[in-house]
Amino acid sequence: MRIRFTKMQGAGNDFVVLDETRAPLGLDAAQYRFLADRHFGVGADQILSVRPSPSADIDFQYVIHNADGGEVEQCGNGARCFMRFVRERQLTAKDAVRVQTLSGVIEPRMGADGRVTVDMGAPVFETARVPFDTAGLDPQPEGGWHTWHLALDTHAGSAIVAVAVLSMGNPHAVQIVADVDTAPVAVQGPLIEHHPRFPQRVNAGFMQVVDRARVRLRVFERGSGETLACGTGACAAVVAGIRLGLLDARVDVQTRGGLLTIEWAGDGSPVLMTGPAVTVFEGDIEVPDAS
Ligand SMILES: N[C@H](CCC[C@H](N)C(=O)O)C(=O)O
Repeated sequence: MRIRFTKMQGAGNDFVVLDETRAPLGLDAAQYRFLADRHFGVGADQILSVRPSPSADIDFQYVIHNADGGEVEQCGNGARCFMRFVRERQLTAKDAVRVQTLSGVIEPRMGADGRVTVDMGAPVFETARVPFDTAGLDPQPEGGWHTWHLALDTHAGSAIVAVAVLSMGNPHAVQIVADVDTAPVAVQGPLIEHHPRFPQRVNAGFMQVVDRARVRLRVFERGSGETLACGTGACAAVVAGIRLGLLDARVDVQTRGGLLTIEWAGDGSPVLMTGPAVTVFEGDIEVPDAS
């Protein structure tokens, strides 16, 4: 099957975007993996599908698949690219749209400076106690939520890392590090992603606090590995930092792929994420038939 796609990126997190507003493509996990493959396909961290609205008060449906072919609940950098895509292809004339995702409705808005701001909804904190695999390290309740201690069996021996666990629709485990450039992302990232504490797996964030309004962040993403930026990861990291009393309500997040700005006014408030969204190229590709 030959399909048309648009290659986009938001702070270096890159996407294949598919316009399914006129007809569904009906791709399966293997075909999503093919599109994401950087050698045999187009290459992307995620595949974003733009689909018709499910209801009158919603403009579009937004479906996200990781490079491993698995469907996930949310993608922040993708939401900004979604907004640029529907405007550039004249699928809407609005400056802001309401978009249905697996984890609820988000609202991307085109900014005058070409950046896009997305209301990502309110964070959800893990409060349910779960059995620990590390004897004696109970959850450390901090302000009504939990920093969890995970035992990681690295090749250099066992390490215990403290992670803040929260959801932006998709799951995140954020730890604070002294220097993101030397953080053990490649070693600890996959161990945290697949840790038994997270039956749905998890995105592993590594945050360096520069000051109360600036952090540096690397994220080893569930289903895609380390990306140059993770929008929901930036939201989760800033929310964790604010809850830990380390950050103010508006924070610049420096990622390896670019700058994101995250704002959160506290419990019950939505998280606002602002950043770039760029169309790189369009193309056609022959996708192997569904297996
Ligand atoms: N890997 C994520 C999905 C993509 C999130 C990220 N690309 C973003 O910008 O939020 C997950 O499995 O939950």
